[in-house]
Order: sequence, then structure tokens, then C-alpha cells
Amino acid sequence: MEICPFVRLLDWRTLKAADCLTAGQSREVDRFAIEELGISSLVLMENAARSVCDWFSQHVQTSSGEETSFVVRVVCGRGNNGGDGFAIARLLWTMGYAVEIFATHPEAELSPDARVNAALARKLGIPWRELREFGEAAASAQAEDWIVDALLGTGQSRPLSGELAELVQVMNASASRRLAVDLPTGFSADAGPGLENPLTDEPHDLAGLCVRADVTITFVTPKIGMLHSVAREYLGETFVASIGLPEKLLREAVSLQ
Ligand SMILES: NC(=O)C1=CN([C@@H]2O[C@H](COP(=O)(O)OP(=O)(O)OC[C@H]3O[C@@H](n4cnc5c(N)ncnc54)[C@H](O)[C@@H]3O)[C@@H](O)[C@H]2O)[C@H](O)CC1
Ligand SMILES: [K+]
Repeated sequence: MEICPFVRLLDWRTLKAADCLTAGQSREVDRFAIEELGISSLVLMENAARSVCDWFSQHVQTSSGEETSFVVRVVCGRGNNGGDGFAIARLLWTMGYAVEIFATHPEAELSPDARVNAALARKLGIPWRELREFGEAAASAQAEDWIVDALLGTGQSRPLSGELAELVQVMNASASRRLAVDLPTGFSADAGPGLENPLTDEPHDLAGLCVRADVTITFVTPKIGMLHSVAREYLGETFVASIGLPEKLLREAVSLQ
């Protein structure tokens, strides 16, 4: 097996709190990289997406220029996790994979970087389907198909409800394999899988609802919620991906060393 230089397998046996970031520290990493180092947020997003596609091309059957026998359905939320999803869809499509985009929000309601990547995907003519078609697509999917969960990442701070909760249930019921971008949707970076609102501790009838990923590719470092006793059931095989900056430097920036 070839090596993905920017992606490493997480070693659960040695994982400790000092290796992990909280959601707040993840935001600080972003801020430091953008404001102090001067790297553009779109470059960070592209690097994150490239790492995911790097993993994908080396672990999943490649197209070798021929039509692939499986479909990758990329489900994108409104924030930067969704932005990663649009970029991942573009890169996989460029590599020859059969890709379909599903988005929860119209372009005008996306975060600025997500909007750029959504517009690019549109201009390139990448297949883009209505969200209401996702249920049927996921239900009739084959085991070789993939769902890329780019709904929510480190920005999630409350239990899932409404349309998002339904989407997660549909994803989990699908025969497709599931790849979570940064974190499975419903998995709090700070509190773990589908817990009560970590901000208010209010119990919630959807507590426990979380994408059950086969693979999670998280950015920069593991997140503290991954230490939760049942986290691995939701994360699946877990990888840590670079966003193109030295991990040591980013750790120092959030005073973890
Ligand atoms: N340094 C890095 O690690 C990089 C991370 N990237 C990616 O960016 C996301 C974080 O993006 P952000 O826009 O801050 O948050 P989300 O996309 O997770 O959420 C956006 C949106 O969702 C709202 N929200 C929160 N909880 C819920 C909920 N339960 N239901 C509905 N909506 C919810 C929230 O208010 C926000 O408006 C990170 O995970 C990475 O994937 C960069 O691309 C690269 C660098
Ligand atoms: K996600």
C-alpha cells in the first residue's frame, strides 16, 4: 500500500488528552494560520480536502480512467465543513470518480469559503442533486457506494434536530460506506457522540444521534471528544490529516506543548 504523506492512522492505544484539540482550540488554529501566518482560509480548505482525497484514492478502488462502479455522494452543510465537502467533490470528480453533490442550503446561505467552492462545483458541472432526492439515493445505494458526511464539523454545538436529524438517520440506514469529514455529524469535538448539549447540559430526545462513520478523517489533531468511551463506534477507522502546516507549530500556537 502506498503511503499518504499528509494522512496518518490514529493510534488509539497511545491517544491521550494532550494530543487532542477542543473545538475552541481548532478555531484558534484556524485563526492563527489565517491571521498570524497569512495563509488564506481557502488554501486551508483546499489542503484539508486534498488530504481526504489523497486518502480516498489510495484506500478505495481507483478509476484508472474507466468509469467507476460506485457512486460517491457528498452531503454538504452550510459552514466550512460543507465547504470542505464541495472541494472534496470537485477533487474526486477531477480524479474520475462518479460524484453527486447534495447541499442542505442554497449558495447564498453558505459560509463565504463554502460558497466559493459550491460556485466552482456548479461552474464545472459536477452532478448536483436536490436534497429531497437523497433519501431514495441513499436507500437504493450499493455497499460499494460512499457517502461523504460534510454536514457539520467542529462548528457543531447542539444536538441534531429537524432536517439534519432526518438526514443523519437516512445516512446511517444506507448500505453505503460513510466517510466523515473532520468529525461525524452529531459528534461534538468537545463532548463526543450525540451527547446532550455540551453548552447547557439540557437533555434532548435526539441525544445519541450521530453519523456512524466507517472512516473519519480529522484535521490537524484528534479532538478531545474522541476520548469518549463509545467514540470509536461512531468514528470508525480514524485518520489525522494535515492542512498543510506543521502540526507542532499549530500545537504551540494554541499552547498545547
Ligand atoms: N483548522 C481546521 O481544522 C480547518 C477546518 N476546516 C473545516 O471547517 C470546519 C468548521 O467549520 P465551521 O464553519 O466553523 O463549522 P461547521 O461547518 O461545523 O458548522 C457550521 C454551521 O452549523 C451550525 N450548527 C452547529 N450545530 C448545529 C446543529 N446541531 N444543527 C444545525 N446547525 C448547526 C453552526 O451554527 C454553523 O453556522 C471544520 O470541522 C473543518 O471541516 C477548514 O476547511 C480547514 C481548516
Ligand atoms: K462531518
